[in-house]
Amino acid sequence: MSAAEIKMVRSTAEINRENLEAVLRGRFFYAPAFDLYGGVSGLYDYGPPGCAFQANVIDVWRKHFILEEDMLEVDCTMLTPFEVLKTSGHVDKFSDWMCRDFNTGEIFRADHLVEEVLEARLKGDKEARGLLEDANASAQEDNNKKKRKNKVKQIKAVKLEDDVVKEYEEILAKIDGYSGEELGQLMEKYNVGNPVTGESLEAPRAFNLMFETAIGPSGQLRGFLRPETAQGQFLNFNKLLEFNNSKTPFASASIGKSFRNEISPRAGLLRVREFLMAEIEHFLDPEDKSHPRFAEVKDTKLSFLPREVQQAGSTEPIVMSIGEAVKTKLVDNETLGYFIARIAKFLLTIGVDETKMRFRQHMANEMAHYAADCWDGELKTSYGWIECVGCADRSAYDLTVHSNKTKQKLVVRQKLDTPVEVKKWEIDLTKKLFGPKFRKDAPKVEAYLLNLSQAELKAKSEELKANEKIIFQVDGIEGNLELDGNFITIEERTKTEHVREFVPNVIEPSFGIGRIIYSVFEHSFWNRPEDTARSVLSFPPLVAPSKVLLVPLSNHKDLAPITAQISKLLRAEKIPFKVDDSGVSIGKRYARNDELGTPFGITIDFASIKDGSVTLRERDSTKQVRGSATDIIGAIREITYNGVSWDEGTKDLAPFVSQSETV
Ligand SMILES: Nc1ncnc2c1ncn2[C@@H]1O[C@H](COP(=O)(O)OP(=O)(O)OP(=O)(O)O)[C@@H](O)[C@H]1O
Repeated sequence: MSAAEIKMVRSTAEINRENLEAVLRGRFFYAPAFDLYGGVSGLYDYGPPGCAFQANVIDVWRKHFILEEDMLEVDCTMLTPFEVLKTSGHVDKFSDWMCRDFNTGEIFRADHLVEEVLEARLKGDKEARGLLEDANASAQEDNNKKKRKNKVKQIKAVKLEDDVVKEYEEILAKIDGYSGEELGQLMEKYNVGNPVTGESLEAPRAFNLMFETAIGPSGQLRGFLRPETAQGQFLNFNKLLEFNNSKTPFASASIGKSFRNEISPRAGLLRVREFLMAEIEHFLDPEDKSHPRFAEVKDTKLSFLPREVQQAGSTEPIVMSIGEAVKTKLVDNETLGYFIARIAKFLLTIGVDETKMRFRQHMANEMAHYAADCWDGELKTSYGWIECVGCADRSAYDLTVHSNKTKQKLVVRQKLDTPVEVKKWEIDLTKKLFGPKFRKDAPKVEAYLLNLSQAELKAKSEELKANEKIIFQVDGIEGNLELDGNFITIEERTKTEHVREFVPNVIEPSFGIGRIIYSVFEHSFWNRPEDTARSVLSFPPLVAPSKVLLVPLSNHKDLAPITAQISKLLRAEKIPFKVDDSGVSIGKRYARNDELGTPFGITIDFASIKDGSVTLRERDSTKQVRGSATDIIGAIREITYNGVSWDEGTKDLAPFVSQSETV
């Protein structure tokens, strides 16, 4: 089969998840953690091929984003104090909706439950409609009237009314955007309860997803395991800006574990409680969201699922270039568009199937209140369309809240070519009166007043005018404080400014590496049509865990020196390989490696002893060529690391009549 034909088989075949999971667990890509103790849901360990695959994906990510865009990588601590996550909004808002079954004690995530139940009903309806058609068609031939009547009655019981089907479809298209109350109403209206017993459940209530802990032995300092890497990047903003010679735009990046206490993690690697994230925070001028390299990606064609389409209850994507999407304002700005296109390129490089990738815009009620626009990179799997990369314009939210809380400026200062006149609120303190009034607290009060924002100064000036005093509170000082016009003056003054000061906005592409990896597993998996028991994982050579299987035809002692010699050559080239000199048939050894996704096999036979030549086998097509070990290794290197095609990379090697692939 040609490469295109194989791709078609992979793209169109319905994935047999059981079969895939048997291969992935059998070859120890990953396994449930602590399984000797019965396991803990949502926690997994990666085995050797899983680790190698993940390391290769991360390596591509680092080159594709950090090196290509000259990003500033940071590695921040995972333990985060309460105060940081309180300020960021996670303590109050980072939750999902859960509902409990009082009788069985089971706990469900409300939106997922509604989704699963409605989907199952729609599936039943679809089957029933098909069966009804068949039953009607065979009605004439069916002599047993009673039997026929019963059959139709049974089918009609699962068939839904047309308008109910429409309502279900509309709800499913908007499922990510409902509040807890709305989910409760849907559950009541459509009678959604425990899917096994049918019993009704308690109303949805918010469950915070962060794992809480105490830092230090006193138990006084509350903390959490971080639910994302982003906060560490925001808190280091000033240092990163200085490192970047005070220039924007620039991006920071971080790769590390995050933790979320998911309500019911049931979709394998797709929803886990500890996972690897790779996140970028691109800091830019809110008044200029253009991107200098946008022209390079503008013709990239992508599938978009805009907000309005979902709102209308449809899941039909629109295909257009990212240039067009930004021009028509479907995507808010160039930088957001640039990253969407780069995300797509990355996903395709590591083996995502283009026909199973789309970008879905968040609906208004799904988006964080501060976000200007947000698109999810979704991949189609046997679990449905799954968000694997979030790409949001987070505006100036995070830097602003941390700055307000800590009273530290998190801003960019830009020298102006021509000075500008600006009106600014300013506060003057009669400092000599502060000491006697506030004693040791005087510096805290002064710092508080000097750090008031423009809006706060304006409000305080109005308060002072109306009441001849201001009342305020300062963190760490008990009770209300009061000051009159003897202590402070607040005025709006006209100033000539030579420097512009602004809080940068942030565009954040956020990757869940485990979800992406699992999706690539599904997109790469197929069975050979000529022998469906043989499974293959067609990873791109660049990310395949091992690149070469080295197989001596038999374990005859004369073949051992050549195996050692080729191993040495491969090691010198830093090409990951494995030797399989087990006595089993060559076909069986290839089959084992097809399941590991190893793209190349080098076979050493008795002719190799005479002339030093070896055979190179390609995993997907099973094509073989023959040449010297050096030429064959050269071809492997070019195909694996330099993006050369098989035909191009092996054009100078002799075709080889295939050895038996029979297992
Ligand atoms: N429980 C999880 N297991 C694995 N990956 C996850 C999990 N939660 C989030 N991710 C990954 O982290 C990325 C960024 O997280 P984000 O907060 O945007 O996800 P989310 O919207 O909370 O996801 P979901 O709605 O599916 O729970 C996601 O695109 C996804 O790839």
